[in-house]
This record gives sequence, structure tokens and C-alpha cells, in this order.
Amino acid sequence: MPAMELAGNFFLVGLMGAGKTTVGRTLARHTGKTFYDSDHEIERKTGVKITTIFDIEGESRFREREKQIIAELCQLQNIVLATGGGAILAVENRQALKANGTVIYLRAQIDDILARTKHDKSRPLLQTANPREKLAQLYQQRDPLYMEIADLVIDTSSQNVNSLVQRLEQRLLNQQT
Ligand SMILES: Nc1ncnc2c1ncn2[C@@H]1O[C@H](COP(=O)(O)OP(=O)(O)OP(=O)(O)O)[C@@H](O)[C@H]1O
Ligand SMILES: O=C(O)C1=C[C@@H](O)[C@@H](O)[C@H](O)C1
Ligand SMILES: [Mg+2]
Repeated sequence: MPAMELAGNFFLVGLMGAGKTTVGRTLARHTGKTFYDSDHEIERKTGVKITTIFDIEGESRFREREKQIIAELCQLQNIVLATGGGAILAVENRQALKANGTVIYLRAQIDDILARTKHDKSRPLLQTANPREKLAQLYQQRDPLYMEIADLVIDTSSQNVNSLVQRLEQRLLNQQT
């Protein structure tokens, strides 16, 4: 039995390292929904890691694959979906997410993201000489897009995962009543 009754799909958006995968898994467990992660689905379908797709095919082909997967996942019901950090770049993805569920923007500070991702090589866009500058650029470009489709914005700074999920669930409950 899930601990809470919350209807519909929940789609998590935000920059890499914001906690979409981590928070999404816990939210799905608490609400009895099925958890998906668009990055993991792409890796499952292709049989290779995201970094390999970026290396061999480039970012634009990765974005095509991402679009296909997001369209498929948005047809499902009663799911929690952690999207890739750049999924909101495509207007088709923004429309599909907006139309098929509650969009939750996990809004993280750049310092927090740097701390969380510094030992992890799985994010090709951060494998640069100056990841802080890259993240600042991504934030500037993407924050308006995340905001555009968000039904709910959660500030993730100085929050451990458990208290963050608790706060998020309370807000989702308030929204449904
Ligand atoms: N609120 C938090 N406080 C502390 N650490 C966190 C928090 N949220 C996530 N983390 C940690 O930060 C790292 C990145 O989190 P996660 O992989 O969930 O991010 P993501 O948003 O899914 O990133 P991506 O877009 O690259 O898939 C993980 O090691 C996770 O344990
Ligand atoms: O922010 C991004 O553009 C990305 C985030 C990750 O989730 C992956 O989808 C990939 O590394 C690209
Ligand atoms: Mg993730």
C-alpha cells in the first residue's frame, strides 16, 4: 500500500545534479507510482552510456533520442518521471510534459550542484575545464524554460533528500485539495 494517495503523473525537471533521479525514486515509492528516468531509458534502449552517445553521435542525436523517449513515457499513467537536465530544450518535450502531468522544477544552486557532481564523470556537459561557468550558462539559458512549464517549484538548497521529499509531498497534497 502506498503511503499517500496522489493522482496523476509527476514529472521532475531541473539542472543536472538537482536531484531529479534521487527525489523521483523516493517520491515514486511513497506514492505507489512507477518510477522512470529518461536518461536510464535511453541507456537501456541503446545499450550504452549517455557519455558514449555524446561521444559517438553528438548532442543533437542524443536530443532526438531523448524526444522519442519523452513522447513514449508521457503516454504512460501513474508514473514519476525524472527527465534529463536538457529535456526541456525541445518545445515538443515541454508541451508533452505540461499536457500529461504535474511538472515539478527542482531548483538548485550552482554551488550545491558542483559539490554533488564533482566526482561523477557521467555528465558529458560538465567534463570541461570550468564546470562552474558551464553550469552558470546552463542555468541562465534553462531556468526560464523550467519555470515556463513548472506547476510547482522547489528550492533544493540546504535540504537533505528526505526533508525535501517531505516538503514536496506536502505541497502536492495541498495542490490536490
Ligand atoms: N537534496 C540533496 N541533498 C544532498 N545531495 C543530493 C540532493 N539531491 C541529490 N543529491 C545527490 O546529488 C547527486 C546528483 O543527484 P541526481 O543524480 O538525483 O541528480 P539529477 O537531477 O538526476 O541529475 P541528472 O540530470 O544529471 O540526471 C547524487 O549523488 C545525489 O545523491
Ligand atoms: O543537462 C543536460 O543537458 C543533460 C543532463 C543529463 O540528465 C543527461 O540527459 C545528459 O548528460 C545531458
Ligand atoms: Mg538523473
